[in-house]
Amino acid sequence: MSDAQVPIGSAVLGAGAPTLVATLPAADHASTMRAAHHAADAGAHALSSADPVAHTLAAAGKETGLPVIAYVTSTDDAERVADHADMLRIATGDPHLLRAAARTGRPILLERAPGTTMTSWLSAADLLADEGAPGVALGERGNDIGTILTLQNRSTRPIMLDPHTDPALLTAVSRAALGAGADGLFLNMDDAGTAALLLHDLTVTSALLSIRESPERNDAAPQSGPVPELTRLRQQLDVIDEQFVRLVARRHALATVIGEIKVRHRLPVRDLRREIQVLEHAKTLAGRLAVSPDTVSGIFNHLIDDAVTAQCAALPGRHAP
Ligand SMILES: O=C(O)C(=O)C[C@]1(C(=O)O)C=C[C@@H](O)C=C1
Repeated sequence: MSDAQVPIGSAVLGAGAPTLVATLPAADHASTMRAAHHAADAGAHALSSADPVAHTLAAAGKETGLPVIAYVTSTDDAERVADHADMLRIATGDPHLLRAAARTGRPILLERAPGTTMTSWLSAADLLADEGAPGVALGERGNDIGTILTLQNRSTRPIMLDPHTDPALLTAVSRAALGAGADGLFLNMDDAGTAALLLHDLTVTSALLSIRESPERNDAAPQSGPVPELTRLRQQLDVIDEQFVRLVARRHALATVIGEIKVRHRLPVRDLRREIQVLEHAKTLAGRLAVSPDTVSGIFNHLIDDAVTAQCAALPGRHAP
C-alpha cells in the first residue's frame, strides 16, 4: 500500500471516502460508552479521545467494533498505549517520542505541533516512516483550510482535520475541509445529538463530493469497464448496509432481553402504545433528516415484527399475540 493510504482496523484513511472519527468526551465510564454507541450508530468510522488514558477508549472500541486512535504524550507510554489502540496520535515533534511511537508498529497520526513549520512537520512524518511506522497520516487542528490545500501539493499522506471552531461554523468548516481534500475529520461527541446529525450530514456530503470529483460525470457514452465513482459509492453503501445489519442484530438482541423481562413480570408481548411511540419517533427523525417517513415507518414495522417474533419464539408455552 502506498503512503497515501493508512489502514486502521476496519477503516482506511485516504481510501476515497472520508473517515469520520468521533472524539469521545473525557467523562465517566458509562457516559463515554453511551457517546461511543451514539457515534457508532451515527456512522462514525473510528473513535478517539482527548483524554490520554487509553483504557476507556479501548473498551469503547471493543464494544462498538470501531478502531481507536489514542494520544501518546510520553516516550515511556508509547508501548502501553499501543497495546490498547489501533493508531497512535502524537502532537509533538520530539524525535525521542517519534522513534518510540514508530517502533510500536502502530500507524501514526502526526499532528502539527504549535509553532512548527510545514517543512519540519513533514520531515517528522518521514522520520516516523523511516523508523518503521506502518503508516503515517497528518493531523491539523483548527479551521485552517489553507493548510489542507497546501498539503495537497506537498505530501501524499492522508490528512485529517480536527476542527476547533465556533459551533455555528462547524458544518461549513467540515464541508470546506472535505472539499479542500481532507481525508477525514474528528468530530466532538460532547453534544451527542448534534454530532450525530453532523455525522449524517457529512456522510451525505462525502457521497456528493465523490460524485462531483468524478471526471466522467458528464460523459454520456456507454461505459465498458467498471465506473469508478459508481464503485466508490457502492463501497460506501456496503459500509452503511453492514452498519445497518449490525444495528438490526443489536435491536433483535435487546428485544429478546425485553421479552424475558415481560415473562418475569407476566406482561403481554405486544404493547401497542409503545409501538406507536416508536413509529412516531422514527418518522419525526426521518422528517428532520429529509428521508421519507413512509419508508422509515415501513422499515420500523418490520423491526417491530422481528422483535415480536423473537419474543414469541422464546416463549414455548405462550401463544402469538
Ligand atoms: O418495548 C417493548 O416492549 C418491546 O418489546 C419492543 C417493541 C419494539 O420492537 O419496539 C416490540 C413489541 C412491543 O409491542 C413494543 C415495542
